[in-house]
Amino acid sequence: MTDMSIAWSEDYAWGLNPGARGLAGLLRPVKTKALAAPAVEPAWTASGDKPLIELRKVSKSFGPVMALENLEATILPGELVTVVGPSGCGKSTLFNILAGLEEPDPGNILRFRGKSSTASELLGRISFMPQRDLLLPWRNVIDNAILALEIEGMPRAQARAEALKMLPEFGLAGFEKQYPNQLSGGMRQRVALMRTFLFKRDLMLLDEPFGALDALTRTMMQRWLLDVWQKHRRTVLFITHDVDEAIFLGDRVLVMTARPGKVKLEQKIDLPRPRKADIVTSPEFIGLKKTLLDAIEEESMKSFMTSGH
Ligand SMILES: Nc1ncnc2c1ncn2[C@@H]1O[C@H](COP(=O)(O)OP(=O)(O)OP(=O)(O)O)[C@@H](O)[C@H]1O
Repeated sequence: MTDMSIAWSEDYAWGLNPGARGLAGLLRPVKTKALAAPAVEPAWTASGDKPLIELRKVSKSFGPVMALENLEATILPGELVTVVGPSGCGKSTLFNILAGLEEPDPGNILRFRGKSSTASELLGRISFMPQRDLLLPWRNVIDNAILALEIEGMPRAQARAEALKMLPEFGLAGFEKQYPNQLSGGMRQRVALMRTFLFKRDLMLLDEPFGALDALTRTMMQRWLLDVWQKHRRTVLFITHDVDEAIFLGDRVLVMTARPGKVKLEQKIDLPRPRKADIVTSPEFIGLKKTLLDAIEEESMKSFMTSGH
């Protein structure tokens, strides 16, 4: 294995793989044709520090429920930004806005590559992997992986050929003909990630992709994901409830307030990359964890008190 051809392996269980690369997801294909061809180039180096997405004064109410209020955030090209916050603080609402599925309330400023935009104009520019893998049970691995490409209009043979090349990197070589019910939880998530990844978009939104996995599989998936991400240099926004995961993966961690959600703390994670498994025991990691846990606990307590649980 070289750092240009990462494959899933048991090395991820022990943190031995030094590689690097990117990821994957679902999508909303509607309107992709109406939009200019999405920029596929990994912008990390090309675009310098010019933001990919800027959110200013983003609020969203559902009737009397204010889910987000004056949220401000900036995502730079090539960044992996993690988002943590108490339950119900509006994380999914934020993702739905970025995925173009919900419009924020009037008065917001949303910029995409410096250009003023509505949420619906982002539809088709962003790939979105929801919490559940949403694999179609009647499609095998390869045909689930190419779903987005097919919907986009790519001929099936071409899409399959693209996906086949990517199988080893996603730990799925030899499993192309298997159906979702024949796969482990980690494999199902990798198929869903591969689908997101094949649908090459400017930003990938990952909503707790590892939330349902057991602790060991989850750790392996995190290490693998970092390798894939570093190699492909995609811009990723990643929701998690796990602070260790947020620090281990992120360039920055955004901590959200209790509802109505906004960004309470933006913590830069200066830990060196590639990140080794044992970084979680370093004093720097533990210091960051304490800062973040303090911020989250304050908000979780507010959320707990107001929700009456
Ligand atoms: N379509 C909707 N209609 C009405 N209320 C909604 C809708 N979507 C979200 N909400 C409300 O907005 C608030 C934020 O919800 P959201 O799902 O964004 O939070 P979350 O941080 O993703 O939650 P969790 O961490 O539990 O997944 C909640 O009070 C929720 O009930």
